[in-house]
Amino acid sequence: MSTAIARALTIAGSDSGGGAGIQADLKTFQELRVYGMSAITAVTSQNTLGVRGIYPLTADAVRSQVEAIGDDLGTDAVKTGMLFNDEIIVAVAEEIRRYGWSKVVVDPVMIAKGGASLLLEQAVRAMKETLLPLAWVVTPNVPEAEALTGMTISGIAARKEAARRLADFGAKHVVLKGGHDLSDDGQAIDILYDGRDFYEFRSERRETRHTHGTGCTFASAITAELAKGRDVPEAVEVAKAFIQAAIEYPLGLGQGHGPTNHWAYRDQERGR
Ligand SMILES: Nc1ncnc2c1ncn2[C@@H]1O[C@H](COP(=O)(O)OP(=O)(O)O)[C@@H](O)[C@H]1O
Ligand SMILES: Cc1ncc(COP(=O)(O)O)c(N)n1
Repeated sequence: MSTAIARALTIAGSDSGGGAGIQADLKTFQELRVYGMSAITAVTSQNTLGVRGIYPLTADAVRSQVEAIGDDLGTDAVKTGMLFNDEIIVAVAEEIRRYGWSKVVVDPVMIAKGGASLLLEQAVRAMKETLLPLAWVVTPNVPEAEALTGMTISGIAARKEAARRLADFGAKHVVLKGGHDLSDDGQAIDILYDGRDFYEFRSERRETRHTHGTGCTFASAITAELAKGRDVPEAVEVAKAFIQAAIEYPLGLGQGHGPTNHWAYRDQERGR
């Protein structure tokens, strides 16, 4: 018997604190009624205060997890998060090509909120040359877009120019997130570029320290909606509403940058 449930695969790092990485991705898929699967690239010892340890898996271990899914369950969309080194990036790109997966969301995770590096510097080039050409959507924050383009980015015009350059690397859609750009006058403005037109997604910026995992959660909400067959602007609109609710109703956990609230979007929809 077949079911019509949409499937999504996240290829990312584990966050023991549960707010970012694989854990955030699976929670988001579940809330958006998408069947979640994972391939873990690295185990991190992490909490709301920071990253204490990073234990990468071998590229073969990552490959084997992806193949276990590709050979049996299949997937409707794929998201990549923390990939850590160029061997893993190259293996992931090869596997995506092997299975012909096209709805690929690349979240080019580089630096954790506390400053720890989640991608080796030598791997930025592999990210640009090997993975971005396979991206249906790439979702950099401002520092990641700066590292990928070499630009200094402040303000909407600079973000649009950076989005154009990222599209030149081969990404079909660029969502340049505005969480880090404080020049937006009380708003958090994300810019979508589809190679032709720009779209803006705006929300009120919330003053909060509970932003651990916002990028992971946002990108996995986009992935979940693409898996269900929505187009990119529709998927980003849902993701923006999902992350806004998750930020607005923090759980108050931990002593540092706490996790966002993955239940809030559906609670809001149910009128609670
Ligand atoms: N303080 C905030 N208030 C409202 N939305 C925010 C806030 N910080 C980030 N966002 C939103 O959360 C998402 C993730 O953004 P960002 O913080 O830029 O990425 P990352 O977590 O990768 O650093 C984006 O949609 C962004 O607009
Ligand atoms: C394993 C892992 N992956 C990604 C992030 C980035 O988190 P954020 O979404 O806050 O940028 C993280 N802190 N840990």
